[in-house]
Amino acid sequence: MPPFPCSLWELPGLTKLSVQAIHGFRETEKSRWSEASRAILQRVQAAAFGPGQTLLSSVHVLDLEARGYIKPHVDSIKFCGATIAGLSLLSPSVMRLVHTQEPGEWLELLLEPGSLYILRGSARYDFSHEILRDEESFFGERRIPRGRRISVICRSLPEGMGPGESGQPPAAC
Ligand SMILES: O=C(O)CCC(=O)C(=O)O
Ligand SMILES: [Fe+2]
Repeated sequence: MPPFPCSLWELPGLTKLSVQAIHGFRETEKSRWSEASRAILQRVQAAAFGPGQTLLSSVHVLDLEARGYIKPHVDSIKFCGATIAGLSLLSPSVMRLVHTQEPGEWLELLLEPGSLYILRGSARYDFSHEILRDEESFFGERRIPRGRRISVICRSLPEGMGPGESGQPPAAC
């Protein structure tokens, strides 16, 4: 499947863009968490981000229905820095990464509930990422039936943007 050359949030209006790239979902940006959730987020952040990296002030929570899916895209560098870390909950799913210049170069990740993926370096910038729809949800030969999936996504600030400028990021990055 050729990569869909969509770059999220390149156009004004997050909702329109999300509608283009993500199907069957609702989402929110969350900055206040319970103590138990904060402890989990701290583990995610310690695993995924370096000490010099500043995170977006709020965390993106995406609730994808069983029939929902995410088309291939590269998160816009305007709104998202060098690292994207996503915790997957509820249903397993398959994330496919495809090189934007060499579509023959691709890999798939099985995102089990409770797993964390980290996109940085080439995976962040040179590969699109997508979440396969139920009909296409295979990991190798293995069928991965899709149910409702919730992801909790932490992102670093775009390069050159100070923390003071992170107060109004788009609802997602
Ligand atoms: O749900 C995920 O893990 C990925 C979401 C995503 O790619 C995005 O919001 O840009
Ligand atoms: Fe993304």
